[in-house]
Amino acid sequence: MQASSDEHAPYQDVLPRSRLMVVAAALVDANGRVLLQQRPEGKTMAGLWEFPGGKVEPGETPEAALVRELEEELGIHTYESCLAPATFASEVLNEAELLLLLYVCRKWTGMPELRHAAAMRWVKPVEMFALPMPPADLPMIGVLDALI
Ligand SMILES: Nc1nc2c([nH]c(=O)n2[C@H]2C[C@H](O)[C@@H](COP(=O)(O)OP(=O)(O)OP(=O)(O)O)O2)c(=O)[nH]1
Repeated sequence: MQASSDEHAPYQDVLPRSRLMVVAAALVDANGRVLLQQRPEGKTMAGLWEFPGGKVEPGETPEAALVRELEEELGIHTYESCLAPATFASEVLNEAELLLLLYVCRKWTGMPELRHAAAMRWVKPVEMFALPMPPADLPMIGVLDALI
């Protein structure tokens, strides 16, 4: 059957204007707990708990961006080879479509310190279901629970 010319019309208004690629890490400690940070006042989604990470800059690979973000945000060092791809999520935000890539990381040097976030805590993945987190993160919790 021939597709009509306006076949995709209902989707036009949800097409993203631009794509925002964000990388984040589930840093896992020896007890199977994962580090979450709380977004500070003045930022979008303030007060929500998220995985450390941030935007991939132009020309950067996702892994290089995540190594950089972990240094900047927490003062810890890891290697690209210590980042295991875990899962991803996408979410249409106001201005763009967010593509969030989550990696599991079990090896790093240094003690995570609070630099930009309002607070941090170590939690088991199942405990995340009770925490306010960005909408994109919610489908990733179950995957993380199965992986750790
Ligand atoms: N780091 C991180 N960002 C997340 C998660 N979930 C989620 O929706 N995001 C969103 C929030 C931001 O819009 C974007 C990350 O941007 P960013 O960390 O580099 O910059 P930002 O906090 O200043 O973000 P923004 O206020 O400019 O929107 O991804 C998550 O688990 N970790």
